[in-house]
This record gives sequence, structure tokens and C-alpha cells, in this order.
Amino acid sequence: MPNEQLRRMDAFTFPSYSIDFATGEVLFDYALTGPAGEQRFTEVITLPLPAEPPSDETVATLNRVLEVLHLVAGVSYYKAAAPPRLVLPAPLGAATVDYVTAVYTRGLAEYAYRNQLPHVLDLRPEVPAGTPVAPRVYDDSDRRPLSAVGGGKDSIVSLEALRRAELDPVPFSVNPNHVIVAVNEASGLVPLAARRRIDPVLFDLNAAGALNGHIPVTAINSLIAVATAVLHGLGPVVMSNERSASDPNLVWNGHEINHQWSKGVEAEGLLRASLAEHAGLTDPYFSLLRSLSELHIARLFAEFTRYDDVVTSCNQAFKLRDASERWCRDCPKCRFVFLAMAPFMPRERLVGIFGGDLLADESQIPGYRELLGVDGHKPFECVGEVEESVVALGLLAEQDQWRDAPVIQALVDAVPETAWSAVANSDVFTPGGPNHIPPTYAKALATLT
Ligand SMILES: CC(=O)N[C@H]1[C@@H](OP(=O)(O)OP(=O)(O)OC[C@H]2O[C@@H](n3ccc(=O)[nH]c3=O)[C@H](O)[C@@H]2O)O[C@H](CO)[C@@H](O)[C@@H]1O[C@H](C)C(=O)N[C@@H](C)C(=O)N[C@@H](CCC(=O)O)C(=O)O
Ligand SMILES: Nc1ncnc2c1ncn2[C@@H]1O[C@H](COP(=O)(O)OP(=O)(O)OP(=O)(O)O)[C@@H](O)[C@H]1O
Repeated sequence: MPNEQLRRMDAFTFPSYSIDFATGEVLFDYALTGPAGEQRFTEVITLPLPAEPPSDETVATLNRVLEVLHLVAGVSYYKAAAPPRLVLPAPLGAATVDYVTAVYTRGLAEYAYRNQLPHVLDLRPEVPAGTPVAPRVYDDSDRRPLSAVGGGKDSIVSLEALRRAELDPVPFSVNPNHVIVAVNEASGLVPLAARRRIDPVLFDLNAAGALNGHIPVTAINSLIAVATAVLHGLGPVVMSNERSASDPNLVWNGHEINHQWSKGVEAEGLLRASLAEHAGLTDPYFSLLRSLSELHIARLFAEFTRYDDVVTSCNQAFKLRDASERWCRDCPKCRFVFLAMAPFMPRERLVGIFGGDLLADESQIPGYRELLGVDGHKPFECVGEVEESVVALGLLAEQDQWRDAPVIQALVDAVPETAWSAVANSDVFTPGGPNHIPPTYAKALATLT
């Protein structure tokens, strides 16, 4: 479909979805519609099947979760045209309308900002009149947790906290690549995996110049995880989203633009409310690391050496095409994680994990100046707050192993006096902020911190 036609689409709809219990395959259909015709898409998600066929009650709850996932996974296709109307397929309760609205507005905020599409931030879904049938209440909160694994340091810390507390976690990933497979192998735990296939038509449209940009991928992965937990009779989905994920990168037209919105505490609360209302699930989903800073998590990660040969936080390793093998060593996330881990481990170990020494490489200085708030705004990446970077730099400047590194010397001189005094009494190692961690799990975290 030519791009010009795509730009004239005026509505995004959700024609149907289906699940095949023989294969675990879920088909989600979407349509962009307008005066010049229709562009259809089908996303395929394959859930891992349990040994025993699910009961009718489980199927009913699973369908409720899939209804929400159908709506949320539509963001990838909506963004190809950003039409003014988002037309939902069935009546929904208020909490679920709130969640879906937030996913398409705050979740697409970076995309809206970069493409200069302010209407996306004010999008309001059209919801058919009526009241949805109340779901059966389904409480699995005392069962084994499903722990989402992304291959980086954060989910490793959660997995180890749950293991130490003898909560017997099941690692879970969507489309595990070789990094995630290797992390799971290093853990020695038996994982579950789901597959997700984006409609290849979207890639053709992108190649032809359709609107494109960042989407709230954690919202999609989270709901796939909840669906898997329900299907397997498991307990809560445990995420590893940190405190700083809730902080915006910048404010545009009065709206907060947060690259990590669907990792933030607002998204977590909205998703929990929607799952309670629409699927009857109590305590189905929370982030174990919500109260911790990235720097604190890096310090906890340093206690575990069994993942050194495999841990990879760099997003380049998770691209669908042309992915890097492990750390690319030249992006904001690599720079930040190197800086955050450096104070807490021997230099040789850190260089071994990354395959290079970023603080010995002067070409990294401009990128580090951004992280330290000396230039520009917080990069559109999963990186910690400026305060965390300044605290890490301060710790490194006091260590013999790092003090003379060329990047450290340049950065210590670049950070203004006001920034040093602002972090003098930093709370980066004090857990805080809102969270949804149930008491049993709070104890699990306490075993580490
Ligand atoms: C790996 C990565 O960072 N990808 C972002 C990148 O996409 P790129 O084209 O370089 O590579 P692919 O990921 O292979 O994507 C190919 C196209 O497919 C579209 N797409 C992908 C996944 C999806 O669920 N829906 C899609 O429509 C994508 O738009 C590409 O056209 O740049 C894109 C544009 O900015 C980003 O959207 C890609 O981000 C991925 C969705 C992704 O998985 N990113 C995570 C690593 C990520 O950014 N995580 C955030 C958490 C954000 C959140 O709120 O969930 C983080 O770590 O902070
Ligand atoms: N492919 C995936 N399947 C399931 N969950 C994922 C996947 N990728 C990331 N996640 C989860 O989404 C959340 C955000 O991912 P993120 O990449 O920030 O975390 P991470 O890989 O654990 O650590 P790091 O921040 O060091 O990369 C985490 O809870 C992570 O476990």
C-alpha cells in the first residue's frame, strides 16, 4: 500500500482474535481503515503449552488476559499511520479503558515527539456502549512466580533474589535469543518461552517509509507473561523494572515523554488494575526491583559471577535483524551499565564482561557527558538518572583502579560544582518510591539488600 494512502487512514480497529489450544497459537487481527481502503495485519503469538489441557476456568481467565493483550499489541500497527480514531471492539471497564488509553498515548509519547504528532498524546479510544461481564476471581498469588528474563543484569538480580528466598522461580522470555538462552542455562533453572511474530507486512511498510518509532514493548511482553502464567497455573509475573524507569526524558507540549514508560510504576499500576477488573486476577504482576536505583541493582549484580560470560544489557543484541553478538560498547546503555558496575567490581572482571574498557576510550566522553547531564537531555534509552551517573563517577574518582582512566579524568573536570553538591547526600542506595511488591516478595528482596 503506498504511503500516501496510509497517511489518509482515519481509524484503527481490532477485527478479531483466536487461540488454537492444539498449538498454543494466538492470532491477533488489526486493520487500518480509511477512504482509500484497508490495510490488515495479523500478529502471531505462540504460548508454551502445559502438559495437561487447561480447565474451562483457566481458558476463561486466559481469554480475558488475551483480550487486553489484543488491544495493547496493536500499538505496533497503529503507529504505521497514527489515525485519529482508535475503535475498540467491545465494551470495557473504566480501568481497562484507562490502561489502553495510556498505552496508546503515554506509551507512544516518544514516537509522537520524534514524529511531531501531538494528536497521538490526546488520543481517546471509542468504546462500544455496554458493561462487560464480570470475570471469575482467580487467585494464584501463592504459586511459583514466573520471572521475566531479558538477558540483562536486572532480571538476573531478581532471579537470584527469588531463588535465595526459595520461591522457586520459573524464568520466562518472549522470543529468547542466544543471550537469554545462555543466561537461563547459567541459572540452571528450567525456563518457559513464548514466540511473537510481528506481521512482516509492517516491515515492508516501514521500508517504504511508513511512520515508525518506539513502542511500549514491556507492556506487550508483560501481558504475554501473564497469559503464560495463567495457562500454566503459575503465580505472579515478577518483573525487574527499576525506580528510574518512571522518570521522563523530557516534557513536550505539557506532556511527559518517557522512553521507558511501560517499565514505569504508573504503567504497572494501570496494568494491575486492568487485570483485576477484566480478568479477575489478584496480585498478578509487579516489579521486584521497583524501589531500587539502577546503581543499586548494579551493586547487587556484582555479587553474582556465574553470569559474567553471558549477561548482556545492550539493546543492540536484541534487534530482530542485524543484532550485535553481545555489548556493542558504543551506545548509551553500554556506557551507563559500564559506569554503574565499575565501582563494584575489579576492573579486569568488568572489562571481561564487556569485552573492552569504555573508560579507557576517550571517544566515549561525549556520550558520558550526556549521561552526566553536562550536555543534552537523558538519552532515549534504558539508562539511570543523571544523579546515579554522578554518584558512580564520584565513587570511581576515589578508587585507585579507575582514578587515572582518561574518561574519568575528563568527566570529573566536566561535572559542575553544583552537580557534585547536589549528589552529596544522594539516596541512590536507599530503597524508596511507590511499589506493588507483596510482603512475601519484599522479604525476598530484603535477603539481597
Ligand atoms: C532492539 C531495539 O532497541 N529496537 C528498537 C529499534 O528498532 P530497530 O529497527 O533498530 O530494530 P528491531 O527491534 O529489530 O525492530 C524492527 C522494527 O520492528 C518494529 N517493532 C519492533 C518490535 C515491536 O514490538 N513492534 C514493532 O513495531 C520497530 O519499530 C522497528 O521498526 O528502534 C525502534 C524505533 O525506535 C524501537 O521501537 C525498537 O524497540 C524495540 C520495540 C525493543 O524491543 N526495544 C527494547 C529493547 C527497549 O527499547 N526497551 C526499553 C523499554 C521500553 C518500554 O517502555 O517498554 C528499554 O530498555 O528502556
Ligand atoms: N524478551 C523478553 N521476554 C520477557 N521479558 C523481557 C524480555 N526482555 C525484557 N524483559 C523484561 O522486561 C523488563 C525490562 O527489560 P530490561 O531490558 O530493562 O531488563 P533486563 O534485561 O533485565 O536488564 P537491563 O536493564 O540490564 O537490560 C525486565 O523485567 C525484563 O526482565
